[in-house]
Amino acid sequence: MSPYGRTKVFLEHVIKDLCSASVYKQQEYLKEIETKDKVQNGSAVNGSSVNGSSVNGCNGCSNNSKKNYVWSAVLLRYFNPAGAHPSGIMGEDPQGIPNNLMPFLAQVAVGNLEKLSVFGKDYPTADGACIRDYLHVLDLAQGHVAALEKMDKEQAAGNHDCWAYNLGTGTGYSVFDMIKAFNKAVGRELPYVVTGRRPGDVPNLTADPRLANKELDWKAEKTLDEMCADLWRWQRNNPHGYNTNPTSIS
Ligand SMILES: O=c1ccn([C@@H]2O[C@H](COP(=O)(O)OP(=O)(O)O[C@H]3O[C@H](CO)[C@@H](O)[C@H](O)[C@H]3O)[C@@H](O)[C@H]2O)c(=O)[nH]1
Repeated sequence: MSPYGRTKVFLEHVIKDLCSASVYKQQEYLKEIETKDKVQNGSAVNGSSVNGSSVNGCNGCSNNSKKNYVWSAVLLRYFNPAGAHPSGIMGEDPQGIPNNLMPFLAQVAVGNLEKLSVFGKDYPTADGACIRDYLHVLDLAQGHVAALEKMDKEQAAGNHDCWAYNLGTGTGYSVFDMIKAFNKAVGRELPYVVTGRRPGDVPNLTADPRLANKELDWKAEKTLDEMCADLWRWQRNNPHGYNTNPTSIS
């Protein structure tokens, strides 16, 4: 189901159940934006693709709901969630070959995959690789708590609206930066090969998170090193994700 379809079903259920507030993610449909600058809160989503027009539909849907009901919504634009719980017992468990950079690197590190393919080294960036804004999953979780707290506060004051926030660190790292940082966590150099560009990738997607910093009183706190160390702890302890035999956990 498309993002629009999922939002519509979700809103219908929420309205039916007489709930009046929601927080949900806009994850990475910002990928539809071609930009050299940081992605602003007000940045328009390009509606020319299926994802873009679907997200525009979601926004309209939330805004319309707000007009017709006593309704508030917070739309969270995630940038690139990465890392794992610092305990090493909770993390991402992709089914099949991962599409995303960090889970792929983690699979290479435990020997489940042979090497990383770096998708393109001819982008207009310092080292030629794409730049993304990687955000620790715990910071992302805190962003949700902050959004819920904001809604509680606004609802208590009688304010109903639809707010959107970028959840990112505001700092971009290239694919090579990420390989280097993860190598450091693992303690050795992971193999990679440079291949062609992946269709749909844009050179740089880095958040401008200032509105979330201000209005949600939220800021990403975790460092790149913590993100990589936590991801590696999870993957090393659980080379086969949640199917790992517990006796093998050190
Ligand atoms: O095996 C990989 C995976 C990713 N990358 C690069 O790493 C960066 C980050 O990639 P990823 O973790 O996939 O994040 P996004 O580029 O932000 O990808 C989003 O956008 C993609 C296509 O638009 C979707 O396929 C993904 O699921 C979605 O997370 C990008 O420059 C990719 O080209 C590689 O070089 N090799």
